[in-house]
Amino acid sequence: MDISWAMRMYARSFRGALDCRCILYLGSLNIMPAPTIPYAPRYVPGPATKEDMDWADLPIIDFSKVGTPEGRAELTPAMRDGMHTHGFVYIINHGLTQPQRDRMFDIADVAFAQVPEDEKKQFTANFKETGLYSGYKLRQYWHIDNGVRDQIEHFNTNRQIYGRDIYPKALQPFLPEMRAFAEYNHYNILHPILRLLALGMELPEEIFVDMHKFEAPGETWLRMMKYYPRSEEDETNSKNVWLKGHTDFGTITILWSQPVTALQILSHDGKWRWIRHIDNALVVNIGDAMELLSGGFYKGTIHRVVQPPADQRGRERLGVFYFALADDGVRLVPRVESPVLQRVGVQRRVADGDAPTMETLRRARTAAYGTSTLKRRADGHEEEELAGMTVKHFN
Ligand SMILES: O=C(O)CCC(=O)C(=O)O
Ligand SMILES: [Fe+2]
Repeated sequence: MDISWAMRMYARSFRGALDCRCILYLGSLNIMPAPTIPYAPRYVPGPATKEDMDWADLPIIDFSKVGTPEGRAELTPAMRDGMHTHGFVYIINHGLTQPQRDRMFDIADVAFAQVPEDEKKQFTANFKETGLYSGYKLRQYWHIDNGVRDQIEHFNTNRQIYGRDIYPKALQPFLPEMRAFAEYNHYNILHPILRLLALGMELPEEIFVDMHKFEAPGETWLRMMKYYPRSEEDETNSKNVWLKGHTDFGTITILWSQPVTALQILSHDGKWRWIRHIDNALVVNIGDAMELLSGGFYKGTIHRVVQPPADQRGRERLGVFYFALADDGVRLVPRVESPVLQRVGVQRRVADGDAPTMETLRRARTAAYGTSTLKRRADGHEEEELAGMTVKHFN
């Protein structure tokens, strides 16, 4: 590992902060001897499934090449075609090692296993009133189907970490590492993805990067998420669906791959296909905001979470995510100056004059998710109107 990015990140993260933070942070990334890093129990998720599943066939993009113009030119077609066709790709060689990735899962588990229930309640997000994803979402907040409610806990926090959000006691020692991790996701993963997506539309390379400033007002966030095993009755009544089929509403979702197989995407032939686990890889997908900005060229694909295969049943499933949104003030209109869009044609879900800003879209979607009244359509999927657009949900 090259120490220079870590130093750069540290300088950005903790400008003027105490030196011990630097030692803790660099130490936790195993790049210098550290006298102490805060203890977190090891989270061991168990092995990947051995079952033969109907896996989605997605491109794997090697980010060891993303740092040079030549490398980006080489990677652009795979990113472009993957996000145009499937809305999902895998990324490998993103620059963090397996132990660094594992440490973030250890920290994520602290948010669930080490925080007492009454403290979780105290830090519960008030989605409906604030339209903000900050704090816990406890189990059974969302309706899935037939009266079955979810068994998922979230802990969400704004990427800035220091500032608005407040944290339960057990998480407080890990804030420097969470901030460093957020910055790594932002500058070393999100921004290069956005560059490849811009190049894929033959747009100026920084056009989407400039809409995703780490310091700008906006709600790009870090999420830790734990799925708990469910009763047989819930499995039957919800037809094994743990999290309803949906599109993400931000621009880009970065999912740190973990071994419990449960995520599926809805393919063009109408079949649900499984996302497979790749050690220390990322699963990256397009959200609605990027679909709008790209005039439908990049697809916000429907995905859901269901009961894992037989050899993984009864296990908890811990996830770590970076959900990127454009900065609050960005109006989500298609970049029609793209020569690619001019060749293939623009698709609009909303007239340009009515296009929401990122802030309007995120507030509407955050407040409504999992609790609003949905209209059931003839083919069985459900719909609602939010921020001037039709939002679909699938079971
Ligand atoms: O848990 C997963 O694998 C996916 C979760 C998801 O789609 C979401 O939180 O938006
Ligand atoms: Fe999602």
